[in-house]
Amino acid sequence: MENDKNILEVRNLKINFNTYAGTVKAIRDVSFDLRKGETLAIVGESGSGKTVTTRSIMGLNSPNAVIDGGTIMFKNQDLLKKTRKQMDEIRGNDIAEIFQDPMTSLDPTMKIGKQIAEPLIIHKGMKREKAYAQALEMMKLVGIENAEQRINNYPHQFSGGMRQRIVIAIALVNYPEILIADEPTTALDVTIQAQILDLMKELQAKINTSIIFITHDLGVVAGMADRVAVMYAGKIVEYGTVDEIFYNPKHPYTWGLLNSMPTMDTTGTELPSIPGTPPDLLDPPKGDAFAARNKYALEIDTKQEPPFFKVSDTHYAATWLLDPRAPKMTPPEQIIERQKHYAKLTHKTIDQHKDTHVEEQEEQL
Ligand SMILES: Nc1ncnc2c1ncn2[C@@H]1O[C@H](COP(=O)(O)OP(=O)(O)OP(=O)(O)O)[C@@H](O)[C@H]1O
Repeated sequence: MENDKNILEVRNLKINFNTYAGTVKAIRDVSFDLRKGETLAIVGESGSGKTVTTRSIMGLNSPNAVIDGGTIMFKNQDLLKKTRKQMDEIRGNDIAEIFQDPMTSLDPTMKIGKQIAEPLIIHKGMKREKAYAQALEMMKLVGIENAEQRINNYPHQFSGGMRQRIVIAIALVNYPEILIADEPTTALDVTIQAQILDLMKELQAKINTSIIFITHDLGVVAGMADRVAVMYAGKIVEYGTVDEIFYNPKHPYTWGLLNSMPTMDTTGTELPSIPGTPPDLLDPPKGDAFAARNKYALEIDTKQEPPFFKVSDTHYAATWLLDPRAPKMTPPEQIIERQKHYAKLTHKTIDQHKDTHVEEQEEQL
């Protein structure tokens, strides 16, 4: 590992899909780190590559996926070089996941006690009795009342929120080092959603798991994430701490996304969407893939891909607008308005909003 604070290092990841129409370039040179104990949110429109990125980490991409390059380092080993059997082991022990719909991860024909105890028996070689005792503890930890009786119930005997608690119990029973949560609360109503998120945070603090959190919900990002990576058309276009992304976003795509993302308390209201559609990944455009939808686009955007420009030690954005020779640009009015809203969500003041120094770059405009 390049840095011992990291639990995972993704470098130059490229994933293609072979289809009848041609090669879909779904992940186009993605690099990021996951630090020990942190929550990293990956945000982006549908099709931007969030799920393919996390599926690659789990070794669970579809059979038509082709690794076109890169490494995914975990404990000094490249996960992309592991066999299917080795990945099964890693998924059982070190990297767990929770999905949007708990019913897809639960076996409807198996008592929940068995479903929670099984990873301990299979992956840790634990004796049945001990595994069931630990399963019971886990049920109590995730807040299932009358756990002693309910251990013998089937999934359909629980509400949606309770089922998601069971999924969390299964995912965390082996104390994984990484938890991948792909829209884990989207299917739940707002009150239950908040309870599950609180539970995840509480358990994260106890177990010290690192979380990769995929969500469309800005309220969730504000409440859960330490850092945020913004994806567009198979690339990360901006990343920074949650405050940097909310209070000082630099990429016009991040502006559009922030403006169009629902928050927990805007449910039901009309949100502006980003005009246009993402590019065809069978034939991604030259230059900045967002240029065609970007009203702030410069001429160079259609010709040359922007490098990452440094905004702070923790904040980078790949937009030519940050080149010192680019015209000065202030974010649109709505983004400034939204900053006040985030302040409410994150219970912070907005004095962090200050213009940051942009480092000199070599590239010519
Ligand atoms: N098996 C596949 N075959 C062909 N293309 C695929 C396959 N799986 C994913 N893709 C393509 O890869 C790109 C990235 O998809 P991905 O599911 O990662 O997006 P996402 O950001 O997770 O979207 P969403 O928010 O809708 O889940 C999309 O263009 C998608 O159509």
